[in-house]
Amino acid sequence: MTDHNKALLALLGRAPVIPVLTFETPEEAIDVSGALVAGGLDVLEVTLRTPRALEIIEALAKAFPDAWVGAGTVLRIAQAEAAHRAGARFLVSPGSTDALLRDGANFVLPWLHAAVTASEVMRLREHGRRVLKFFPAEQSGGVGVLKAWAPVLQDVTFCPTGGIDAAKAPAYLALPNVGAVGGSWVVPADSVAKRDFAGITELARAAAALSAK
Ligand SMILES: O=C(O)C(=O)C[C@H](O)[C@H](O)COP(=O)(O)O
Repeated sequence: MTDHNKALLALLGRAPVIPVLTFETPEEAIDVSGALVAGGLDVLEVTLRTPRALEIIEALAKAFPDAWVGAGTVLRIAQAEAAHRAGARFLVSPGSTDALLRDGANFVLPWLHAAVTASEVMRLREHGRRVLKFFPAEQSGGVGVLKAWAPVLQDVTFCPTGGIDAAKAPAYLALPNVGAVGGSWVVPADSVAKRDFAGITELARAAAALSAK
């Protein structure tokens, strides 16, 4: 197993849930991330979907040096390079392309690519990727698909993301081929609007305590 696969397994092993975060300002990002870390979730996927996302990753990496701050929604190699410069420790993409796999083959950071079909998993596997995101999980068949893959794609571990919440997560976490799940539910928009960071810590604490049920 390559070092990057090992690093991704370690990442998924830190907590059962990876919060998928979309922030507008560094101040908001630091308040919310502080609440998440206080609740026991310290792998933070910051999506590159807002204008200040790179600046936000840089601020979070400095503010929470013991946390694992990564970049999500990576669509182009230039974004991966910029995220690395900003201090991201891992990358997440909603899929994969020939160009990203070619240009990112020896990329310095562990990179979680997503797949939703057996063929996509097999293709990524041929590129040495044994730890993958399953996105969008609920919309693509959810737990049933991962159950069907477990005996045939035995050496691949998944991080299902997309449409998962606290009620749905345990069924995923019970699967042998799931390391952790990703989701935005731990940071509800109204909690951020109301600056209810204690509420976010409570959701994070409940997510960190989730296990197979
Ligand atoms: O940005 C990316 O790279 C993504 O793949 C998208 C995220 O995984 C989803 O936004 C998860 O969001 P929820 O479904 O609300 O939990």
